[in-house]
Amino acid sequence: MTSGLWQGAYLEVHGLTKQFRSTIAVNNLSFAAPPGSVTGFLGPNGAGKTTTLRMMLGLIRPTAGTATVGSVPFTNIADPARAVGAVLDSLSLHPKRTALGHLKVYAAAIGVPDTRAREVLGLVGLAEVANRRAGTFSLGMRQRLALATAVLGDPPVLILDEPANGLDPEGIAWLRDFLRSYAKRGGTVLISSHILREVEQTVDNVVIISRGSLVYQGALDALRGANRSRILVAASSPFGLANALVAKGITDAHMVPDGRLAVAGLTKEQIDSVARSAGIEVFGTALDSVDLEHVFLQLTSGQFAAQHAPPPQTYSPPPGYYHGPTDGVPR
Ligand SMILES: Nc1ncnc2c1ncn2[C@@H]1O[C@H](COP(=O)(O)OP(=O)(O)OP(=O)(O)O)[C@@H](O)[C@H]1O
Repeated sequence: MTSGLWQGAYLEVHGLTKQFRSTIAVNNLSFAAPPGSVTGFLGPNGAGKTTTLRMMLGLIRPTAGTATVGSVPFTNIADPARAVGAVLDSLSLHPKRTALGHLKVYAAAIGVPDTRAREVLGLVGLAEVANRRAGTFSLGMRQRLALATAVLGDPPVLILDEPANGLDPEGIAWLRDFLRSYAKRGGTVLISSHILREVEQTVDNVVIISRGSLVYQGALDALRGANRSRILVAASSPFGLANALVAKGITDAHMVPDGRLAVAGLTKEQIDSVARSAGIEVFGTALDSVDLEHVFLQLTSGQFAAQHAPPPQTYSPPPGYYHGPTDGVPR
């Protein structure tokens, strides 16, 4: 049922805000997920991911702002099951119904033939358990069945809330291949997670939120690049070396607990040269590679709950809003 026109669309969110009584769950959020790629929507528990996805899918009304699929609000899409596949909550399954039976019910509801139900079971690796009752399924199998349900209409856009939840490493690897090939075909994939490491191998772009607000949007590689590795320096006088570096305008140096000085943005040779001219001996250096999970925690540091704040503001789009991944550094 794939046509030559199968192509994802931009998912765009402009100034999206949701206030529940005194809690601002999502605060003036703007981002875009482009077609032909997988975008990771990341943030700690309670950051506002699910609330955002629910607004994007028209399940709850925003306090302010808009969410569109190819410039059209989701609720205005004529045939949504063929345009957007979504998995938000864990799938409610009739425990006595078989996997195939479940899919046939949904296939009938959206007007696709039963043959498609068998096809998607194959796609998600459940063909062998087609006639098993869903009540006997593990969490990972239920996740696969939920995904099969979402792709029944062969939608070019996928929105998945924590799809890796409950999957073992093999399941995560399978999901990665599935989503990457979806994007390679031209689809738009947006997946949420509260663990960057879980989706690091899957996503091209990341949108990171904390307390309902955007803290980073851009290519994952740019995030890595902006948080480049640092060099750990053991020196006769780490404080003296730090001062010598500051005198040269290099402020990205700080002490680590073991007494070494962590310096970013300079080569080993450049550090040696600054140390020499300050009369400081360098005993040794070691490269400390960037740990993306650490970067993620820093960006979202201390965030465990949505903020309590004044009444909702009226949305006005940020100047120069960019329709695609940015190459910016964390703000
Ligand atoms: N219906 C609601 N009524 C009141 N507060 C809500 C409601 N839904 C969500 N919230 C609050 O909004 C904030 C964001 O919740 P949300 O579920 O969107 O976060 P999340 O990033 O998806 O977190 P998790 O990964 O834990 O699901 C939380 O403080 C939550 O308690």
